[in-house]
Amino acid sequence: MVAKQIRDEITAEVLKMKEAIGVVPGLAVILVGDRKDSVTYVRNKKKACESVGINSFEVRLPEDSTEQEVIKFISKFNNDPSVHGILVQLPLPSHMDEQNVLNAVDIEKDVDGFHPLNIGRLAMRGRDPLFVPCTPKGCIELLHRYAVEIKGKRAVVIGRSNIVGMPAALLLQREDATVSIVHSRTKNPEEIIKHADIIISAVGQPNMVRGSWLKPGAVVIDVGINPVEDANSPRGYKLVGDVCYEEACKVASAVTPVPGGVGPMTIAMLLSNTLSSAKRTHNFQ
Ligand SMILES: Nc1nc2c(c(=O)[nH]1)N[C@@H](CN(C=O)c1ccc(C(=O)N[C@@H](CCC(=O)O)C(=O)O)cc1)CN2
Repeated sequence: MVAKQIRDEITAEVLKMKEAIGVVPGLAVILVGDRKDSVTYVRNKKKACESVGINSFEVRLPEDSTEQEVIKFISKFNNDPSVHGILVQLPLPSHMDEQNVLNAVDIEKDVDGFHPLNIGRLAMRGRDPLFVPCTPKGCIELLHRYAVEIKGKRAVVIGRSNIVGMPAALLLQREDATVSIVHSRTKNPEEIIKHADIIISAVGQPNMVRGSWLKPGAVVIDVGINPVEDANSPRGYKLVGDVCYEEACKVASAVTPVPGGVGPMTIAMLLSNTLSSAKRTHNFQ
């Protein structure tokens, strides 16, 4: 599994850094409220940090916290030299302005890549962001690791969120794909999707993308993490993607599974961004 391979590479790099200069990368995670999915993801991130030797610092705040209370902890981590990456688990409670909170993260520690300056640099030709958002970065890394040609290909991104669809489209364009973004206001999206060589779906609609929509041989990356009722599962639900996996496997040349596909890559990229931040801070190659 590519995510495991990347975690093994990071483990070796973290050890090398610790032995060479005595520095261990540190990741600070702020969780506001107690959404079950967010608690799971933060737990997965903490376990992943421990598995590769990265220090993790966690702050849990109640749902009714104020923006200023969250920003106070962000500022604390901004000024903590043992912290190289900071993330605020999304979504935040609806009474908060997410971007206002995210803007408080020092761009040098913005390992989620959500800071406007990082997104702006991602969008600009000739400029490079300090960090790329983890899920889109994981999608592109999967394409690279499986030697999928991107240059000159027709790519379709389904969904236009700030944290996945929009940066994914920018990354594909930076690799010279011809990119279309389909979204909730696109009429007959299947008429666009059927021409795609590469599809990244991040729309949050279970089993929306049918096998009949796909061009034979297309590569499909399914970002969707959609809980659907399942009496046979201990949790009472199971996770499915945006893509009809069984149908897609009959048409596409590759389809990422849910769970076990993009999710673990998201976390692997977070670890990678945190390590890169520590390396840059300490001028360590
Ligand atoms: N600050 C951030 N918040 C959120 C992000 C993000 O990148 N930064 N992305 C998503 C959630 N996400 C990371 O936080 C995330 C989602 C899923 C997984 C994952 O490992 N999924 C597993 C299944 C997990 C389960 O059993 O429920 C899989 O797909 O195999 C990791 C991270 C929104 N918030």
